[in-house]
Amino acid sequence: MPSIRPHPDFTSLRELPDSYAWNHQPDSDYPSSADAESVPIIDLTDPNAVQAIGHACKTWGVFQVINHGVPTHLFHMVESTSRDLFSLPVNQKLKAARSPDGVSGYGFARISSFFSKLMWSEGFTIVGSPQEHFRQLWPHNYISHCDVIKEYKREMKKLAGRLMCLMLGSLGITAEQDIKWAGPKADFKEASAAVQLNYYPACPDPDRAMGLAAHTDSTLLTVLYQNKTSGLQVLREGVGWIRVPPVAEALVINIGDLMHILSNGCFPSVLHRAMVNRTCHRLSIAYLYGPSSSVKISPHPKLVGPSQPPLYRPVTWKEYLDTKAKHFNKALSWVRAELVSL
Ligand SMILES: C=C1C[C@]23C[C@H]1CC[C@H]2[C@@]12CCC[C@@](C)(C(=O)O1)[C@H]2[C@@H]3C(=O)O
Ligand SMILES: O=C(O)CCC(=O)C(=O)O
Ligand SMILES: [Fe+2]
Repeated sequence: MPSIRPHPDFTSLRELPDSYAWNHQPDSDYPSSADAESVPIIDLTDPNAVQAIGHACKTWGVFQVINHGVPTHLFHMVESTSRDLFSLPVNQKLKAARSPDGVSGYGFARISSFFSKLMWSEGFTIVGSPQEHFRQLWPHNYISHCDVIKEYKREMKKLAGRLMCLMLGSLGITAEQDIKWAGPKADFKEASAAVQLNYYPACPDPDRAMGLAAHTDSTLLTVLYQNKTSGLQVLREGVGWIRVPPVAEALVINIGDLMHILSNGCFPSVLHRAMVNRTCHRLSIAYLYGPSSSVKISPHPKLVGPSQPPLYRPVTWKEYLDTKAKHFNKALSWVRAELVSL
């Protein structure tokens, strides 16, 4: 039976091993003009938030939100749980390792299998309750960590539902009337989500390393909290990689592939990646938000007409994740190509 390759202890490495050296050239990846443009920051209490969000989703696929109403102490708590987790000894963390065919648990990012080089990061994926894994990690005080995640999920779910209404609203779609699976209160109560804790240790050779390789999220939207260390970049068509700097109290919102499908391509999902830092470690917490398992996502009828044929076939979240696991960054075109070949 093939053994799971244990994750090395990053803190002991003084040089970048060849297995972590990517052949990217940071300078050409980083046109200096790129910083002339920056990802929009939107105040959710602004009466014009709907228009601003619509514009950001069409032209950027990513924006930051402030005044989102999520209590600050929750970020401190989830950050502290993440720190406690990633600072455990490797052998302890491996007790909660993600199994080869599983989704939840500790390990490399799922997309690692598509690359020959290793990423300079560790991740912990939570789908459903983290209790079983947390009990392995902290036999005596797992309950408080579980409570933090539960509370975080509850707040994120509320925010994600609000963002769905705002995004769809900007396209003339009313969640109450036009989206059955939004539920009677249009609060997307049945939606589901995964929480991904990401840790990027300080790296002896950051220019040659990669924290998390370029990808789009297989979600409707992703809410990302990042600590004070920068590293997130998004690809801007015709411009290059743009940094998404940490802004105090702000959350980064990404458009995912399922929103790309639902909006029939009006809101393109955004390619993003995480770079690493020589002196500071970095933490990020992604709330990956999608529909409940029974829902098929397809281009919304209001966005489809004689001059705008549906570009994608209907898919459930699970079907899409399976397609992603096989075809990675070509998954969207795969869902599209299948329609064309019908
Ligand atoms: C619900 C999801 C979404 C997943 C798969 C599954 C659980 C873990 C998510 C992530 C989190 C890290 C980046 C990503 C690309 C990865 O490798 O694992 C994401 C992936 C996706 O968005 O496709
Ligand atoms: O760490 C980051 O900034 C990006 C994380 C991310 O893209 C993800 O978890 O999907
Ligand atoms: Fe992502």
